[in-house]
Amino acid sequence: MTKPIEEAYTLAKQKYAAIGVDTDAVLEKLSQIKVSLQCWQGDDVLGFMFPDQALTGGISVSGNYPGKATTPAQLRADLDKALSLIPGNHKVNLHAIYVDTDEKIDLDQIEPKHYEKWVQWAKEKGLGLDFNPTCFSHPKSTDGTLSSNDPETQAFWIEHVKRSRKVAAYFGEELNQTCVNNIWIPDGYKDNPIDKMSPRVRLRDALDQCLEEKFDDAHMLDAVEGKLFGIGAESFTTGSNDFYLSYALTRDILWTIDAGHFHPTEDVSDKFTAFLPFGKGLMLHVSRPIRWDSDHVVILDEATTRIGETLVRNDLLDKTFIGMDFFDATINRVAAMVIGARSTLKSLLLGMLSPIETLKDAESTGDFTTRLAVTEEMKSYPFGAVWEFYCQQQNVPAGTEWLTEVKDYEQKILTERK
Ligand SMILES: C[C@H](O)[C@H](O)[C@@H](O)C(=O)CO
Ligand SMILES: [Mn+2]
Repeated sequence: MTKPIEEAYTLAKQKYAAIGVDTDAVLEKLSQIKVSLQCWQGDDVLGFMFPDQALTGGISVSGNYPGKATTPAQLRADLDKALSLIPGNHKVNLHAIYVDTDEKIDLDQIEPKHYEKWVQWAKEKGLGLDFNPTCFSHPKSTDGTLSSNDPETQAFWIEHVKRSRKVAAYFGEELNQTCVNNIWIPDGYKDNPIDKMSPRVRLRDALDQCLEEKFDDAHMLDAVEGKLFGIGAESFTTGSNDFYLSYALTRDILWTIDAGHFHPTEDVSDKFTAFLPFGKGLMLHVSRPIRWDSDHVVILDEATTRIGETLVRNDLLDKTFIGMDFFDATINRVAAMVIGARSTLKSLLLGMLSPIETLKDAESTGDFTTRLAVTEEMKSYPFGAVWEFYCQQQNVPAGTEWLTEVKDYEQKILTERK
């Protein structure tokens, strides 16, 4: 523990204590929160099943920064590096295409054994795992997946999702914590469809088939992720946000809110308390949409801050799984993970460092002057001193020193890769 950081924390602690915030308790609470680090930031969403297949599904990665992972071992090494620079104990989010096997298999053949090495690694590192069926970047995904009107294509994807759920349940059982199996499909139309009902009915029925097998909630929870539009599906997205909101509510499963999947002027954090009085829980994909679902690396901007604050102020952390979803290949990919995760955690810390009860009291008694004045003053409270202390407490670099470690890793490891 360096002395200046400790001293700054002592002063910050006193300042927060004066307004009723116990910073030690806050840091204890923050240390219990897991953020799920999306493995696909490490290799531009290519995976190891069909790495030569172009990225499809209306998502896109820009940039060609050297050093992307091309094997599971490389990706795990990159994740290890990133996780060593992020305070706390977290999860890693895998897509089905990230198999670690020598077998040549297709997506309708995946089994837990194809991911055994990931589980072994997660056990060694004390990590949790989340999972996602991969319903894109595949020859059978060009004309729809679960909502396809071709029975053979639809059956292929139903089988894939069913098997994904088994893999997720295996993760949860082995790691003794819930694995979220998040279903996202790219199905939709570029131009205005005439029949908007049939694809959605087919999707509903396909999902119902996928979800037939029951698993222990303690090991696996299903989540469905909607979207406003994708490239090539600008006019109609079968799995829209409203569709999945309804599906999640009626099937008692999680609804995934991706911060990039709404109209840019919408405040996604406002959706949490609209859903949770009724719904089982939320999965979040914290992301940074720039004008569209651009999947920029998360930073501590107003939208991210609102996400953290809303979760904390409304006591939603027990019902919310926090994941990230961005993929930027214009910068060092390990750094991207670290920046996104640290910023997400900072948003939660900011939320916890406010005098929530005082603010709620002011609000309930109609004292909106106090509410506004205090929330504005909080912005210049010494949050950075608390964050740095937390980093030191968790044995990770406090400030930009983490970047030196990433640069060193880049020089020694990443630049050596083809
Ligand atoms: C790779 C992810 O599954 C994907 O980004 C999905 O979650 C999504 O957000 C699609 O826009
Ligand atoms: Mn997403």
